[in-house]
Amino acid sequence: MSKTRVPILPIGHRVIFPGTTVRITISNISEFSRGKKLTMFGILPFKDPDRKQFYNYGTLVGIVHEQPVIRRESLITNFFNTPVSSFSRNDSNIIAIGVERFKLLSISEEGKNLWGSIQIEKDTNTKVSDTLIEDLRKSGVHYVQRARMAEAISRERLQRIQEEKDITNLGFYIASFLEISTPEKQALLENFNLESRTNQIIAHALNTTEEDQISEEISKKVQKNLQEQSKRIKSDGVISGIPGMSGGESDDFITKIQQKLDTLQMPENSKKYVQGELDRLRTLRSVNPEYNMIRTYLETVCALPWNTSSQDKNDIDQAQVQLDNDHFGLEKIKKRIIEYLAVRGLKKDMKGSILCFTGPPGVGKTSLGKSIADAMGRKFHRIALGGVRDEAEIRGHRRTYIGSMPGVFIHALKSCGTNNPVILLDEIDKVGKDMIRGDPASALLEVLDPAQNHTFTDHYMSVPFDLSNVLFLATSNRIETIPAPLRDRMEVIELTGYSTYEKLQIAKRFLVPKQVSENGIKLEIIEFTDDSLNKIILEYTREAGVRQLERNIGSICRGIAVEYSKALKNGSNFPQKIITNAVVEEILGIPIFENDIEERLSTPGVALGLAWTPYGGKVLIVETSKSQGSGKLRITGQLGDVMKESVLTAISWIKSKFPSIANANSSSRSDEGFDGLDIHIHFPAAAVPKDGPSAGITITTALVSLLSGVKVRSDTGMTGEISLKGNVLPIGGLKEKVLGAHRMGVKRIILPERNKKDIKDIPDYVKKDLEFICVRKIEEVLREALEDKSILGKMEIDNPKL
Ligand SMILES: Nc1ncnc2c1ncn2[C@@H]1O[C@H](COP(=O)(O)OP(=O)(O)OP(=O)(O)O)[C@@H](O)[C@H]1O
Repeated sequence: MSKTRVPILPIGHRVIFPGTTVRITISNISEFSRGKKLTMFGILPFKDPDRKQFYNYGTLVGIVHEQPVIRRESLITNFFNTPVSSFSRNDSNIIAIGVERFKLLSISEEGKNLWGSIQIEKDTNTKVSDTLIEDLRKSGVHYVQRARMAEAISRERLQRIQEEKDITNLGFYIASFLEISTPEKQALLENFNLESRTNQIIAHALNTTEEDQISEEISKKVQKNLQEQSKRIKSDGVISGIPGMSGGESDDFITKIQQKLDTLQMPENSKKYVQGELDRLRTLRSVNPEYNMIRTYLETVCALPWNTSSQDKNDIDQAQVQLDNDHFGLEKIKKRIIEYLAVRGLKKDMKGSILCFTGPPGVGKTSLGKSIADAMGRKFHRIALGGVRDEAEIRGHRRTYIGSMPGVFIHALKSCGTNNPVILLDEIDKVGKDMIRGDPASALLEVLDPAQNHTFTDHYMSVPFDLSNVLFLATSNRIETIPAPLRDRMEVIELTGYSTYEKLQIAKRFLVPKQVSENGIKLEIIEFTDDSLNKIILEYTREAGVRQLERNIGSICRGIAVEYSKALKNGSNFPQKIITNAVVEEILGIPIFENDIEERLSTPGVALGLAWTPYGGKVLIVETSKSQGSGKLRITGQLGDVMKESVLTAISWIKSKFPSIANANSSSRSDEGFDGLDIHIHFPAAAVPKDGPSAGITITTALVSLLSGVKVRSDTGMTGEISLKGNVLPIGGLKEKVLGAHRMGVKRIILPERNKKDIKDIPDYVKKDLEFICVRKIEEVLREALEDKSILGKMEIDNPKL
């Protein structure tokens, strides 16, 4: 690594990362640089400013702009006496960019300044998996969307996060605005393992919550402007190579834009408008703030694919092969996609229907979109709509705003470089609405409406762009929260979660080969047994999709990659590594989840329900307890009103059917609960709000079990609404619920008779493991669920003819 001597500028409470911009005032700059032209210097954060202790690692920065500080007072006193050129130029405002990290070898005081002997340090590894890059990007977006900051800053950060291709730059960029302590930032700077640093940044981005700091926002705004300024300087070529050399403005840009504009095939009216802007630029001097605005605008116009499109493949067999190559199972969904592509191929002007893949995270919604684009031979672009609350993010900002930018669609077209890409509107159900910042959903509606989108006019662009060649797809976790007018535009295709069997197949055929190659090893040196994959699926993940599973497989591959590279280094033989259960535990640590249903259902008063969540089906354990008391009822676990009413209905039904229990202690009567007993009903995972009527029969079963002392069978899950008269009413989301229960090893499912028709939607390999019991009355539920059926007779129950 190269060594050199540079002036050192100590700073407190700030860490400058490579690739990020900093503005600093340096006093007495000529002394600082020992009279030479200053181009680079080192910035070293203080560990302890009082004791003048520094960290051992700092950042080498290059100067991109330097301006003398001219004070107002000196102007006034000097105005009549001295020419401006003789003002003191010793203090300078500097804009600098972090170039590399360095290790401080030694430091010495020279006059009033510090000089250091430094050694440039680089990352020890430079390759990480695509998944990690994607996770970093997502965590950055998550952070920016949740943190409070000025809108323009947030937009710029989101754009940079989406655009930055280099993982090192992306990581440092995100790290630079995280609200974490200086030692934490310094630890990131000093971490030369790219993968571990990236993981740390992700962890900080997902954990930190920003405080509302209005003054901070202002300073951030200033910093943003500086960044833009320095970017501008670099991209103009005014300053090139080693920063610090200044140049003049040139007409080159105007000439180039004029040439480009002459060749652009855009509508005549639009061309006239853009030409007007270019003519206006000619009349402006570069110091005029409008100059930069118009210049950026013209660059954007010229970068758009006005007449560039990719050639569609239109080969249905090829499309089927592509979908099969990329995804296991999902037969119905692939069939629907093929139909869709076939019709599109035949009917060129087919407009209107937009496919929306709905389902839990990690089930392949985004990757289906990518496969469709590949099958059609089109470019693919994903627009993350999660948390978009501002209409301007869709339609762009008018150019009168400082920091204005085009909306996400213009940005997408610019980065694809073709006017017919596949654009995936990710998480369309998370689009927000805001009284002040408008309604992004209605702006989206315009984009998706074939009658309007051929003249889509972004506020920033001011001229229409034809979006009718774009193929729009959408994804969502749930359909209910998609604004109704948008939902009407789309054809919803539901993806439910995967069963353990499907996950195993996906892991074997797709995730293992993908992770093995992403981590630089070969399939010949690693083999996952089915047992070990099942262990990861059951004990390290609890998800409907396969994202966490993929991550865990990736971690194991990385563990083996380390062993493999050590063997390579030592020149020793590396026999194929079989990933057994023991290896899984060695690398992933002790299992995170254990299936404790049997243990939890080993006492009376506990029953197993099935729940639907946007993230897939889950089991829901209902726990009840009783104590001598005055008939009080306590319900905990964040229940909604409907679920609370289910509890009351269950109690009323039990009271009417089992008077002997209801009147156990006639000295104290209770309207809500049972006489003489205090009842507590608890729904674990207490932090998660729950609602809906489908836990009705589970609550009733748990209560009857509690009161009778008879346990509920631990292999039986149930779902169904209960009426006051003991009828079992139908519920929704049966398929997801059954898949969730199957994942947890449930063997018998009690469901409403009127949901019998939905059983056919459940995949065969799940059905073959399960017994379905369809019921009309709650008495049937109790007979099937309780371990000792004879108790029902003893409890004076009506015995309906079943
Ligand atoms: N059926 C499948 N066959 C092969 N791989 C799959 C399948 N389903 C999902 N995957 C893989 O799982 C990973 C996660 O999928 P993807 O990102 O498409 O999920 P998603 O449904 O879009 O999730 P989110 O809602 O969080 O965006 C990808 O690597 C994808 O290729």
